[in-house]
Amino acid sequence: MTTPALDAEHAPVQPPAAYDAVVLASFGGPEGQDDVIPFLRNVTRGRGIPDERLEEVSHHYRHFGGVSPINALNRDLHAALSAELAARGVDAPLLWGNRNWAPFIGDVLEQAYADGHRRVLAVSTSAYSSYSSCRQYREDYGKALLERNLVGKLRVDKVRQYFDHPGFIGPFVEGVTDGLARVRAQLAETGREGRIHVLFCTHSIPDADAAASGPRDREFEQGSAYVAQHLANARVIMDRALSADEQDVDWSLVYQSRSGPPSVPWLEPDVNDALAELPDRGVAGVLLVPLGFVSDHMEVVWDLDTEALETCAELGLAAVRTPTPGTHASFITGLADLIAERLEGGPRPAETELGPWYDVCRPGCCANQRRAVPTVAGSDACDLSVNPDGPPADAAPAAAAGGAPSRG
Ligand SMILES: CC1=C(CCC(=O)O)c2cc3nc(cc4[nH]c(cc5[nH]c(cc1n2)c(C)c5CCC(=O)O)c(CCC(=O)O)c4C)C(CCC(=O)O)=C3C
Ligand SMILES: [Fe+2]
Repeated sequence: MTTPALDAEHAPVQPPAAYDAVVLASFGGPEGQDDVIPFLRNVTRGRGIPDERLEEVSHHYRHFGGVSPINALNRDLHAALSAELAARGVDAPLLWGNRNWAPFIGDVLEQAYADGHRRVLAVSTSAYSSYSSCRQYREDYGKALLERNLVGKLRVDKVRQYFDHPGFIGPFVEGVTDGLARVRAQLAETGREGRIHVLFCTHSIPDADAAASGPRDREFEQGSAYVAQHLANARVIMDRALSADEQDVDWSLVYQSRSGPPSVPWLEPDVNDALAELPDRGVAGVLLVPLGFVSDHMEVVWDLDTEALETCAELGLAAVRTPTPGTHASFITGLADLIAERLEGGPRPAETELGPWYDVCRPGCCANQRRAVPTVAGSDACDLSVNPDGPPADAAPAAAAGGAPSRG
């Protein structure tokens, strides 16, 4: 498919601009038992999932008193990044808004406009390319502009997906280096011998979303930008973390936290299934590396620290879960650099051959499998900066056909 000619504002690399506010955008999470069902209603909005079914997927939130760790983590991230931007003399305030819980993106953008802001740069807590980690954010910015009558009044652009930015990769290199030493120490203490396996863990997504991830006009390993980005990162991290004499370490990419009906295929293998295979292959110790995640939210503290570490214990494997970037100085500096890149121009570092990723998403990138929904920061017909009224009635992104699970 050929890409239509685009003006500079819709080219893959956007010219620097005088953004007058930056918004840190995240998923959001419940802050008490009473929030849990309303939060899950927001996450699954438009799909008509009954509350009884939502109650079934709420057990991990219930277990932690209905409080997700994610909002506190984002408050810490917001404070650290605000301080870094202030230290660099960036005037634009750093705001914080979520897709699924207060403070909601729409309220934050409406308030930003009321406060006189006209050009906003969004940076999300999702590093990779997929519907859930990129386009769904862009749809929610678009929805906010449409619902609050801000189309054409408030401009929202986004920071490029930063999976291979040195600021994001650095903490993982450090985590794997330290983690290997810790697993070796555990093995020595307990007198166990065997190989070590590094499991790079990320969120599973439906196969159809994986295939639709990234731009339509490029080919990717395993037919998926999402998968290719994780594999490329894992290779860089292993390359840096492993010394030449460590011949007893292997690695693989595994998935976690799948949901939805079993009839819909999602990326596999699941981390727990992958673990079960390891003892027979002579593995005695594992590192669980939360490569797909920015902070220790529910996917990390429940699916890895609770479930996967329990699986390791049952299998008699020595195990260490390595840190997420969180508020690591390297990550904070990296995010500030990504913002500075859009304010002032300058270098666009990337540690894999896949990047640096696009400032403006290519046509059909990470398509919504159900229908074309208005977005921002893209170059499809349904982008509000391309067509300010939303998608033309006959416009559907290239990959929007084919009926995957409904979503709203
Ligand atoms: C790729 C990806 C990321 C990583 C990128 C990123 O970080 O954004 C991510 C992050 C997160 N996912 C989160 C929570 C949930 N994800 C769900 C459901 C889903 N996620 C999906 C994908 C992803 N999700 C998908 C394809 C679905 C099914 C369809 C749908 O429902 O859209 C559901 C619904 C219930 C269920 O099905 O279990 C919940 C509650 C939280 C908050 C955690 C906390 O509270 O600490 C976070 C950070
Ligand atoms: Fe999720």
